[in-house]
Amino acid sequence: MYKISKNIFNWDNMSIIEKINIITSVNNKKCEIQNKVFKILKDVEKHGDVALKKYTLKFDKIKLNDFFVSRKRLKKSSLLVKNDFKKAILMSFNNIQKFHKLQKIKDIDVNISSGIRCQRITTPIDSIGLYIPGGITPLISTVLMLSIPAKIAGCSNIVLCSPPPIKNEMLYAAKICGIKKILQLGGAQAIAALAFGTNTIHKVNKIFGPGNAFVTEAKIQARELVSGLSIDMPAGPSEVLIIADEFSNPEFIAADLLAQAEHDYNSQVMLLTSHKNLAYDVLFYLNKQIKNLSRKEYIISSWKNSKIIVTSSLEESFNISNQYAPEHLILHLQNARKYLSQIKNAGSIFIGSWTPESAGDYITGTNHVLPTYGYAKTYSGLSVLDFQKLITVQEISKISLKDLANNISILSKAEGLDAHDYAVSVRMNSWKFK
Ligand SMILES: NC(=O)c1ccc[n+]([C@@H]2O[C@H](COP(=O)([O-])OP(=O)(O)OC[C@H]3O[C@@H](n4cnc5c(N)ncnc54)[C@H](O)[C@@H]3O)[C@@H](O)[C@H]2O)c1
Ligand SMILES: N[C@H](CO)Cc1c[nH]c[nH+]1
Ligand SMILES: [Zn+2]
Repeated sequence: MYKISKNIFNWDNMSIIEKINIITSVNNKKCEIQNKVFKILKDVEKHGDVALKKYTLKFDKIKLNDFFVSRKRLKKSSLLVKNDFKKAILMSFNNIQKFHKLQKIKDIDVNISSGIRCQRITTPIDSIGLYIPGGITPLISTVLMLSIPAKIAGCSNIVLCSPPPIKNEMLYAAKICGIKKILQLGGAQAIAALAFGTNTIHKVNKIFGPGNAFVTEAKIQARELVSGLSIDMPAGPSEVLIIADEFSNPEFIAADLLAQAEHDYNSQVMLLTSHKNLAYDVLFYLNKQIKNLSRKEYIISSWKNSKIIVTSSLEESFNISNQYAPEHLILHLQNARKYLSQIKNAGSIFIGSWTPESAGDYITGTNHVLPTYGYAKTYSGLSVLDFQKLITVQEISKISLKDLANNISILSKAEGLDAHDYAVSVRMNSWKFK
């Protein structure tokens, strides 16, 4: 019997520590995960392909001969997936592409003053790794979320990886995105392979993609261990926070909470409402709906990290939400759009009762790779810009350097950097005597 326990709390009655634990996403298992991941990273750095095979056998129960999916298998995937799946993927592809193409930013080219030209040009990041989660279930849609912006940005050297066995549907999604290199690797060992490289796998410059607590920790540690390596963001176990009023539908709210709770043992779902009756109605529907769902263990485990919080006002709900900075924020509010300006921190916002979070996961066009663990305070969801670098350019004419020379000299002397001063004066002197 799977029962959703009564995790209903009154914000005013919670202790300061309880409040801090909520808004700072405290994770009690962090140290254990950190140590485990560090060992895996170091083992792959030292033993390369041998370690990758060992961990794949250990965690995915698969004895790998080749790390890469063959071209033949990738090509064949088109024949092995259903037509309705192809149609659904196509709609998702088109919507994501439409939204992401608009994210391309314009270069800048300006004459700051006569003879002084400044530019900002955009260049794709070369050599990237895309991680697609696949431990609990293969997240086929994540292939589109990562590959489409990468292609729009112009990245050329792309390797995608996911835990084996990789389903035909995932290969098909990769194929329609134009991805050719696919690695059958998952978990921290996959991140290690992308970060350090091995005899058969090239190291990359930036690693993208969501994953469970092990994958996310591996990305964070790899960034520290390998100089020049970047990651997109910490995008760990799924989260949702819902703010609801007395006009909202408790059945819809329960369904939205369960949709994120089913992702992982470590997912976290929260409901904030100033209406106590609504909290109990939602609890009723949670228990009703879980009976018909297949991933009950994940939901029950996630529910231990989750809460329904009764606040004293809508304003207080927004205040808590902004401090918590959820990956997904759903506003089950009447005239929900009018509250948009109150939101300071969230990965992605879902407005009104007819915008289920699952729609954003698959098909609205926005990206579902989003910061978790409170990182929505400083990180944005994935966009085309994450796959590019912005490089500035400047060019000064001979005559215009003269206009700048004196001020450069004053500023460099103020910093005690006479070589900087000389790099200008040497030019001025050569110019004077010609
Ligand atoms: N934040 C986001 O944008 C976002 C988007 C999509 C999915 N997600 C999250 O991605 C995650 C997917 O998780 P998943 O597990 O299905 O797939 P995953 O691919 O992230 O992880 C699976 C791998 O984890 C490793 N692993 C599992 N247990 C381990 C252990 N005890 N020790 C060491 N390694 C271990 C294994 O190597 C396994 O192959 C979920 O948490 C989901 O919520 C987040
Ligand atoms: N909700 C997930 C992000 O937290 C993304 C996803 C993919 N498939 C289903 N859902
Ligand atoms: Zn989801």
